[in-house]
Amino acid sequence: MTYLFNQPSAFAAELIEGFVAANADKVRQVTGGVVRSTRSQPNTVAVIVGGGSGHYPAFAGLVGQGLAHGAAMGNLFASPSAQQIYNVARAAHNGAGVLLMFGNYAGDVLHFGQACERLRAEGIACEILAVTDDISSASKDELTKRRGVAGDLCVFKAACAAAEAGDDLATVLKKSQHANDRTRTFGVAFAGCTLPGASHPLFEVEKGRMALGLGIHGEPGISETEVPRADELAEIFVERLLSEVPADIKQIAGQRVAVILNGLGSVKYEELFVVYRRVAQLLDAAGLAVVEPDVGEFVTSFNMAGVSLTLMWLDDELETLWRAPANAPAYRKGSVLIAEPLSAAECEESTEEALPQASAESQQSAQRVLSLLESVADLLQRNVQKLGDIDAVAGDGDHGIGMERGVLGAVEKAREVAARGAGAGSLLCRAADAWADKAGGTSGALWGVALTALGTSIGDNQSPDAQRVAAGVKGAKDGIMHFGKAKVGDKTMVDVLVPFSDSLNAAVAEGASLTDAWLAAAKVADKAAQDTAHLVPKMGRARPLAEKSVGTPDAGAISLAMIVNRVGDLLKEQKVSQ
Ligand SMILES: Nc1ncnc2c1ncn2[C@@H]1O[C@H](COP(=O)(O)OP(=O)(O)O)[C@@H](O)[C@H]1O
Ligand SMILES: O=C(COP(=O)(O)O)[C@@H](O)CO
Repeated sequence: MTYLFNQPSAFAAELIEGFVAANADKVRQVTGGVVRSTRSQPNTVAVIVGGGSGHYPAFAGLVGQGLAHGAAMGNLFASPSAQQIYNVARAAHNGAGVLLMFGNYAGDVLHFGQACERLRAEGIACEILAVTDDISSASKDELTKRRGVAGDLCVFKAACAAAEAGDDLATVLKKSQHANDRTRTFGVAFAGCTLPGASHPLFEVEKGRMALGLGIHGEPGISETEVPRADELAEIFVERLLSEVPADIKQIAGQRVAVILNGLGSVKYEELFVVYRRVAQLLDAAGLAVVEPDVGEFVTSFNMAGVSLTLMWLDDELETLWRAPANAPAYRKGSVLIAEPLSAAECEESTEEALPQASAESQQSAQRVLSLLESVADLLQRNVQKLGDIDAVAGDGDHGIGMERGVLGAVEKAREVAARGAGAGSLLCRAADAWADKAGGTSGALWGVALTALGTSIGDNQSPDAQRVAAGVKGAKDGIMHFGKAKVGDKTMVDVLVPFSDSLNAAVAEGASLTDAWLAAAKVADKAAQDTAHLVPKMGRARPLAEKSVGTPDAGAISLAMIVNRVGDLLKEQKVSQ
């Protein structure tokens, strides 16, 4: 359990404040996370790392000279939003482009990808790299589906040292890809973790058992055994990692490796040293030379009881990058040049942009859109538990919480911009950004995309007519499929959105009113959501638990169907424009 917290919902925000207060000589807070509080070398690449909170020292503890320039910090176990990542990257940009690095989780991939597109659109050169060191998370044939765990540090370290040395963006990216190709982690867990305020663990391991390959959010592992003795665990680690040597290494003996023995939250340092003793003996016996090993906590999963071993197979280039000095709150090596603190003026963030002009008609529609959003918020708040329970069958159980955070953020923003005279289109676009920003995670990114498409189609000049709304829904569908890459049948919200959009657009094309077309499409959505129960998941967190998921509908499909049905009821009541 977690002993110390105030409001569970404020936990992530409060930990950032405390972290910054404790490390002000190295980091400062910006909207969305932290950046260095010291001056970086001008015209060098800025490396931004990030992911959900709850994994300290990943990611904020790795910001400082020689390591990252900034960290985007999401809510507990939820990826940061594209807006957060974008803000952090803008604040850290140093004139030579940005490399965004994260651990290849679904929400991270979407949000970091969007942030990258946005930075590029503004003329800031940007690349992304998803770390994939966890050998248990997908087979050798699906390397790009592997997740990032403690090997994050090796790959971040290589990228950041290259950036610090003045390499250009293409070279920093190439060296980081090489580091990623040569980094492998194998982990085990003895018990899951319990988030602040939660009454039961997010995931569990049976008492006395050890789960091999269990992920840092409880993603299923590959097998279970009795808890072994420390030496036996070291043997399992070394054997697994030596059977997954990078393809370009022909002979193990004589190689040099960087090593991380990582505690995942509640395993004591003393226990780690007992395990490391045997790991060092075994690596030596295999003919490997260990270079600057790290034993401690580098990527955690709250108070999860678990341990992982990481090897980065070095060549001269990677060894130089691994050995380079760094001075971050949670990672220090060698001695870095003393960096000057930034001035107060340099730390100022830019303020809210102006709203576009809107017609009086569109401003009135904005009020109606606001009341639709408020009603959807009420609906989702009543269904947090239900959506969470559905998601918990094969996902991570946070769908209800994420949707609630998103819609409340959207309503707050919509109220604010409606009061400032926003048109319906701008109100939806701002609400979309706020939804994605507050929710984070996969569905946050996708709802942000959807509402932006709808708002863009509706615009700020006239009240939303059936054609514009139908085109906006089609835009939402296309946008979600473009970013999320899911197809019909993959068991996601796409299984509802496609038939909903098709039905709505067909009815509107035949001349039906918006209300009639929407109500008919909402019925289609309801059935499509229930029908996802028969499907086997191919995307998102549910993918590894495919069998367990059959018989239960997809959480995101259910929430989407709920929402379009609530909007349909309101359209009928309000007779919103036809
Ligand atoms: N690639 C994708 N495309 C479309 N929808 C997706 C995709 N991946 C997941 N989803 C939807 O997101 C839902 C999970 O959302 P949520 O639990 O909020 O995010 P996370 O899995 O990041 O915690 C799933 O039920 C599914 O409907
Ligand atoms: O905790 C994380 C969030 O996972 P998503 O599924 O991407 O929301 C992840 O950022 C850990 O790095």
